[in-house]
Amino acid sequence: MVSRDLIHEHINTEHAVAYIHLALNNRAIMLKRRKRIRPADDAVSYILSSRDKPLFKEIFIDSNKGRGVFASQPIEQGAFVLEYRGELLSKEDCQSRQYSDKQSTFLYEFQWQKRHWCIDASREDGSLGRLVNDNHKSPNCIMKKIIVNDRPHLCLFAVKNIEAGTEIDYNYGDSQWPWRKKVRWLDLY
Ligand SMILES: C[S@@+](CC[C@H](N)C(=O)[O-])C[C@H]1O[C@@H](n2cnc3c(N)ncnc32)[C@H](O)[C@@H]1O
Repeated sequence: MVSRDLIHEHINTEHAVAYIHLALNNRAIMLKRRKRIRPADDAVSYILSSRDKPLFKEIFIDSNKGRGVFASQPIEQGAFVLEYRGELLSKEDCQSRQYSDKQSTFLYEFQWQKRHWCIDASREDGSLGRLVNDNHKSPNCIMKKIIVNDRPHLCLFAVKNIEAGTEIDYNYGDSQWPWRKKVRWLDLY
């Protein structure tokens, strides 16, 4: 016959095991939550370190489009993607410089504190943000201003879930970009 003490001990052991399971589960959930850093904070940490997120790679596409940036892992909607790094210039300073047509596609103009500014990313500095191509129809990223230490920085954030292997793109804005006008011969017949 099984003694009452033995039954109680068994029940207590089962409770203890269930309790430990619950505690471990809660800890795992908390760690997961703690790991999910806010996209804006993620952007700030990459801005401060002047590094690119290691989830993207540069690939040469073709002689027309040149290089592009591709996701090497899935990216969640809303996530910080890359900073568009370059030199911060006032509009006046930017206008006083000489740029070739090609170089001027690396200038990103924006407003901040009621003034016009520009990020000049024309220098080949090895950063990836400057290599992200234009898509005005269905871009997967959007450019946002992030202020760090009283200076504006331009950062790309995902506007949809992005699968690994997908090219990163954003809308360069309303301008007469020559590649948008290209006529495909197939369309004419
Ligand atoms: C800011 S750069 C982007 C990086 C560039 N692809 C490179 O290899 O240096 C802008 C240039 O990329 C090319 N580009 C960007 N978006 C494009 C698109 N949707 N179609 C074709 N060319 C594009 C144009 O040649 C443009 O001058």
